[in-house]
Amino acid sequence: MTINIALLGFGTVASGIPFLLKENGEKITAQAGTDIQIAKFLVRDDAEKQALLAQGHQYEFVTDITAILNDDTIDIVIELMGRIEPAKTFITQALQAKKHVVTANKDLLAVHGSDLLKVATDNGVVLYYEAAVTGGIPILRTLANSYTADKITKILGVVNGTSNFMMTKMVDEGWTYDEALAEASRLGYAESDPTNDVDGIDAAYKIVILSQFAFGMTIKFEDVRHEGIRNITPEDVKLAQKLGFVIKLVGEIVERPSGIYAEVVPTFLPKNHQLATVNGVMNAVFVESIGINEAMFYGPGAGQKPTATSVVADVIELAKGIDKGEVLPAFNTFTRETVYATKEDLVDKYYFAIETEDKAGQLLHLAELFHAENVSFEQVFQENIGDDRASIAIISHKMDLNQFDSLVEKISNLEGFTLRNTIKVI
Ligand SMILES: NC(=O)C1=CN([C@@H]2O[C@H](COP(=O)(O)OP(=O)(O)OC[C@H]3O[C@@H](n4cnc5c(N)ncnc54)[C@H](OP(=O)(O)O)[C@@H]3O)[C@@H](O)[C@H]2O)C=CC1
Ligand SMILES: N[C@@H](CC=O)C(=O)O
Ligand code: NA
Repeated sequence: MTINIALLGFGTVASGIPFLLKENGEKITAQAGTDIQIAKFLVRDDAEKQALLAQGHQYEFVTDITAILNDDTIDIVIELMGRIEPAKTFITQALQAKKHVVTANKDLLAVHGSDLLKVATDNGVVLYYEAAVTGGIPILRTLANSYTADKITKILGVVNGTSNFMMTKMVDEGWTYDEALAEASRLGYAESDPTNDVDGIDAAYKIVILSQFAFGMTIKFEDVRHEGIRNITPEDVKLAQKLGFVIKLVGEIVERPSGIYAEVVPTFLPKNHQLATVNGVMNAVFVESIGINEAMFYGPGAGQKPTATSVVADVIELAKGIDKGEVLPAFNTFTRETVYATKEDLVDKYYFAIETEDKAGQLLHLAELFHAENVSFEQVFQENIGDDRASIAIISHKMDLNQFDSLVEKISNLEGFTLRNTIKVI
């Protein structure tokens, strides 16, 4: 038997799939129990089709999705165009045409995943998307299959390859922001709209999907507080180093007694934290649970071959079942009611970067504000930065989100003081 697949889009990830099917064909066929063959490739237009043919690609390129939807020999559709439309329409149509679908499209899954999964169920087919979260790290299937006996309490993740690559190059090698972003795009790590990478949006999409697999709850994308790497200044990086931390863009999902909370924010990680050593395009998902306790899953978060490998692994899972005529299992079966945590239940330490006049009593003003909120200092660092100005960095002890909001407001309104930045501390 041969399983025919159709690919939508011929970009970075999609063009890695023929490589794997060829280089690792023997193992793939043995694992799937059947040959897997690319029957059709959807490309944008005739010009792209002619260009690909001229480059020597010998596939049947089509420019109209109906050529794939109406082809009864195609069992699996792989969507690798990205973004919401027309991907959403094409996936819906493929599922309605009783074709299984594999995608790496976190934007779409984070916002419309529930609707698409319902279309799949209604049509007796499945939708798999291991590549959507941390490209090459096999995290979703691990959470769905190997954590069934465990209760996860927290996930911390460096889940965007582009921003982590950029931060590493800027901090360790002194590259500019623009140089680092251009290289991340050239290497195929960045999204077609890299705003999603640098503003924490791509990471927030992944956090939504991780919340479903790890906690059985669907946090709405709008409810994931997210901030990117643009507001991290060289001063913050320097101060972090002085105080014993490194800064990374970290996604966090926690379950507290009152419910669940998720955010993606620049974070101070102690230098000896496992996530602190995750550099470049590497990603990691750190899972805390009552059974396994602590486990970290580490690997390339982006890039052609790592991501294509996750896509093909999904295809093999599907092909195995199709070949045996089995009903294929849903990708994730863990669901429960989504309940959000209250602010009182969200307790963290924070870094406050403050500028003020370098004169007696200034630190006392700050100490009074913190004391009024019943929050104490863990570390304080002060230095003269010229022109009679002082830079003060405070690492606080733990406070809840209400106390944090109140302190931010009070420091911002304190005459003669500028609150330059606040960053969560793990
Ligand atoms: N790159 C990576 O490392 C990773 C990517 N992903 C996800 O994988 C997906 C693909 O990413 P990637 O390969 O990097 O993206 P690319 O932008 O490199 O590839 C997408 C391709 O799809 C084409 N395309 C877009 N719309 C259409 C259309 N209507 N008809 C036909 N072709 C179309 C694009 O053409 P054109 O160039 O003309 O727009 C482009 O060639 C995205 O969802 C991304 O988020 C997930 C994990 C890692
Ligand atoms: N643009 C994304 C690609 C993988 O999801 C990233 O950089 O992580
Ligand atoms: Na993955």
